[in-house]
Amino acid sequence: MPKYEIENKVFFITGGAQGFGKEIAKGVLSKGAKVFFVDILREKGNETLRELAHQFSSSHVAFTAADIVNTEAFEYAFTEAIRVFGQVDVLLNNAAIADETNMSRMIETNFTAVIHGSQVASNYMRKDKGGKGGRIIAMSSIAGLGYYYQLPVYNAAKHGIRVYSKASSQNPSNKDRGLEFACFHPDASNIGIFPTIDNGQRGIRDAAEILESYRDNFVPIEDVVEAFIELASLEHMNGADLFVGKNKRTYMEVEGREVGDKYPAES
Ligand SMILES: NC(=O)c1ccc[n+]([C@@H]2O[C@H](COP(=O)([O-])OP(=O)(O)OC[C@H]3O[C@@H](n4cnc5c(N)ncnc54)[C@H](O)[C@@H]3O)[C@@H](O)[C@H]2O)c1
Ligand SMILES: CCCCC/C=C\C=C\[C@H](O)C/C=C\C/C=C\CCCC(=O)O
Repeated sequence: MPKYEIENKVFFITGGAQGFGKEIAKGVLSKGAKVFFVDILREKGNETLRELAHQFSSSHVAFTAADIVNTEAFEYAFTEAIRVFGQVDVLLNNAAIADETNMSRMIETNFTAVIHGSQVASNYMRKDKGGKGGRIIAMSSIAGLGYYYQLPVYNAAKHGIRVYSKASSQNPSNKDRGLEFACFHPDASNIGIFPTIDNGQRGIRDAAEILESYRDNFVPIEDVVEAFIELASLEHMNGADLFVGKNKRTYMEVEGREVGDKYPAES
């Protein structure tokens, strides 16, 4: 099957200093792509930059510290990526936090900044304005597909970016602009924000029990990276929602289901 060749493509990854962002950066670098990443953590970002430059090539990776919630800082970083590598082909909106005690910051980071980042990338990538077209991938989660009372704001933000991505994929103007949108939904892994959350902190209910239930069920990190590369390499990824869990990888279609005119529904 024909593929979108990621070798020599430029990936712009938010939250790339650690966690999935860093692992995905390594994955695409190993396929010959170039990576420009941003992170709010300057020191960690510089450390990761040194590591990736050493492991791959200093001409293939660049970093700038930026808070993606700051719209000017995001746009500056994006234009830096274009200055350094000549273009951006794929945006991965990966940065996120999990803190139910700080609703505003979580919505700004996990939802508003993802939409803003997508709009900035669209403006620079769109073919009708001199760009070369491009791909915009939202890092969602299993929490972008189902319902989790334990973390309702995080849950809502992840659904929100899935819906934004899907709606954008259906905008006929984006076809002419050469823009494709997709959403990526990993289950919990033993990395990043998931394993570090203790019960009673960050307002996440029943965290200890959830962590225990995942002990043998984490999706391996390499499976997540591999699934991401599959998504990014699809000949046409527009509108895709890819879920990856332990021993499972499947495209999803989320649709409203009518349950009749009685509530609660009669089964
Ligand atoms: N870890 C999991 O099990 C899991 C499962 C499904 C989805 N996800 C998603 O994967 C993505 C990465 O999360 P992770 O688990 O690797 O966590 P992580 O904390 O290791 O990585 C997130 C990175 O984003 C950065 N970041 C946070 N706010 C930022 C901001 N305002 N500006 C710039 N950078 C910012 C952080 O500094 C951090 O380096 C998130 O979107 C998360 O929701 C994680
Ligand atoms: C440990 C408590 C949940 C911490 C959530 C923090 C980060 C979330 C990362 C993933 O995006 C979400 C992964 C899984 C969904 C969260 C909870 C699942 C509850 C499953 C259950 O009910 O057993």
